[in-house]
Amino acid sequence: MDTPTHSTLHLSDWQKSYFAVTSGTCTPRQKADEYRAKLLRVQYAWANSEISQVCAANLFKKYAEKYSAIIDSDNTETGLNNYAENVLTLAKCQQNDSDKWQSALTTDNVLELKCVQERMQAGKNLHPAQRAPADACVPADKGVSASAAPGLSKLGVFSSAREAELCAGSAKCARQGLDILQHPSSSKSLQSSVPPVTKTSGTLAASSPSLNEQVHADFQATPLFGSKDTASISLKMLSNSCDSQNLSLSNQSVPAWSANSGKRKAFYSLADEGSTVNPCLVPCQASIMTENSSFSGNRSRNEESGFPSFRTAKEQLWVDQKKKPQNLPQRTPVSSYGGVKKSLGAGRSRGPFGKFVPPVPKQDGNENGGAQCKPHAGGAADPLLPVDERLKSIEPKMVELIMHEIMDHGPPVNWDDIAGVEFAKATIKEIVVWPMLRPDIFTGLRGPPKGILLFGPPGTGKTLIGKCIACQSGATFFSISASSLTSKWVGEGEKMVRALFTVARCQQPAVIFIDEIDSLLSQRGEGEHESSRRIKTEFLVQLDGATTSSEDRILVVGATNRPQEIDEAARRRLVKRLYIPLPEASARKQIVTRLMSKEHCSLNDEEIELIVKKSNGFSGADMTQLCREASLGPIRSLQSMDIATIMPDQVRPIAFLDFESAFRTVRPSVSSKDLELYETWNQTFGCGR
Ligand SMILES: Nc1ncnc2c1ncn2[C@@H]1O[C@H](COP(=O)(O)OP(=O)(O)OP(=O)(O)O)[C@@H](O)[C@H]1O
Repeated sequence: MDTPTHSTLHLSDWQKSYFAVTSGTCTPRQKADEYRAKLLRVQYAWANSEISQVCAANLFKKYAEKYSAIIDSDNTETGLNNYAENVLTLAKCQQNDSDKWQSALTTDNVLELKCVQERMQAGKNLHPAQRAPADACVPADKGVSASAAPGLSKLGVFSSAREAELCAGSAKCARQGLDILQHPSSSKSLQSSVPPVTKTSGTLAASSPSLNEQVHADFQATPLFGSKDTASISLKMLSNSCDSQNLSLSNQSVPAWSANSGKRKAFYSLADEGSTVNPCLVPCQASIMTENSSFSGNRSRNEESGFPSFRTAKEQLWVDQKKKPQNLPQRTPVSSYGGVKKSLGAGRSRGPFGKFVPPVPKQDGNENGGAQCKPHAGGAADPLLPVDERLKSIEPKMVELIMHEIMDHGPPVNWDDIAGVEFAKATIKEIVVWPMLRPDIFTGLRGPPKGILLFGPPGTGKTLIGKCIACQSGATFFSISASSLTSKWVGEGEKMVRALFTVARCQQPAVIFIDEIDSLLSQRGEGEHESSRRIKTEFLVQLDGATTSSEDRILVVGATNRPQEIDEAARRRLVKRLYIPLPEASARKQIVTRLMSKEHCSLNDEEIELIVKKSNGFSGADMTQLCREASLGPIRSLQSMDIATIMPDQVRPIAFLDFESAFRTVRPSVSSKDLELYETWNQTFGCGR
């Protein structure tokens, strides 16, 4: 296969075989091109929600391994310097996703690389016509590539004079950019010597004054991680200055470099912001992406704006993101548990993070989707996307863990699903749900508590209540067991606590349900482990933070079967302590009736009363287990029949005798001694009547 040249005909041929490069017969440069194209495809697919973040990370990893020779190569033809933008992105991803692979490149050392400097020097010496294109600057709909702009419009390569102008400007400003870069021939000087941008005339202005303004405006619209004064020089500029990929830098196009813009900051723009683009650059990227037709939608957007450049999906998301107000408390619909789809970061309905919405079926016909769960914080782990300011200090992996493992994705729960506990339900509605729904009315003294404690025997519906609160107040439900915090993330527990509260703050209103909270907030003892102490301290700090910030709508619901073990300081912070006792007769009846109403059952009222009577001392969970056991009775009685061939209507209804047998195996799980303990603690610290 020929090495690509800058001849349009050759380029056309070359592009045809561009994605068919498979064997060792292709040149290193072609391999490098393929590598780059793959990375771009993955990036775009990721940005467009076509693949998940995990999938993207895996693909990055795969390609990194496959093309490691290219990634770490010093070869001026194929090495890093052509592809550093993606390689650095990759390096960052890999640091997060794999301990095994590590690129020798970092954002700090790349400018010092001899090859980069050599290429910069080489680029200066080369005439543009000598430079071979790697990225083809091409109008998206033509499917052909061009390297140097002047003259190509005559060949019909550009679809419009304006595009030709743009590329002409590109080529020219590439040369100018080179001069900037190489004077005084040190990469370091670059970071401090580039003057602030002005919207004055220059090369671009010469070709199209209005265009120049647009270019400038576009720069303003895509700051780097919100830092508007940071220069948006693409690393392409470095590599392409000698590669003539028609990617360019003009001094008019460079936003002001603050004197203290450090190398790292500059490299954020280089490594991360390939999409923070000098519009001169974008058509060149488009050439690759338009081979992948799924990205063609971006064109129309640019056409609408009257500017024939290409804005990547990621850029568009970024711009959309910046337009929206951030960190504002967000009202969510009533009774929307299981029906709200939010994205990380308050105030966003569909930001960059919204792309990772898991495919949960709609359950209520609500267009918001079928689950309370939010998309995971892909954005937080995505070095290319803006993240909620508050999440920047949190490890992306932790955010991901929280979104995946802690955020509850279960079905909605209504108050009617919880039998009995009328007092607790009424109290919770009054002090928690209503204030969360109407923060405008429940202000000052009426403001909701930030922490409540549900205590009582196991299996009485504490978790159900937690879910129901989240559901009824339209809040995000985070559910975590304290013991998993202390054991699962050994040494990371306090970080997890911090991350949990931070994510919850981004997802307000939020309910953080902590089961077995006693193991997190147990009283200090002699043998208390250092890590447990740190977790507890962090939790209290966070709880105080949630308490003191009046704007935060985060409710911590702790649940415990051992309230007596809770530390005094923690107890004080969980201001409402509600006893969730064993279900009374009426509640047990409600549970049986409700469960049996969904089954083929022949129980009459007297039989139900009998079951209720016999189940005295059963918890809600015990009652559920009793009904499950009884429901197996009709199947067991099918002895002689073949279960594989039987028709559903041949299974007899559940009868009282099935309950009688079930009572022989299901026993109450709570002892009367334990009950006494709860009663006593309730009288001392509980908020019941
Ligand atoms: N009051 C109730 N009404 C209806 N079902 C209940 C009730 N209490 C418990 N259940 C049933 O028992 C199951 C377990 O309840 P849940 O997990 O809420 O109890 P819990 O008090 O949180 O238990 P634990 O203290 O062991 O965590 C529920 O899924 C539900 O099927």
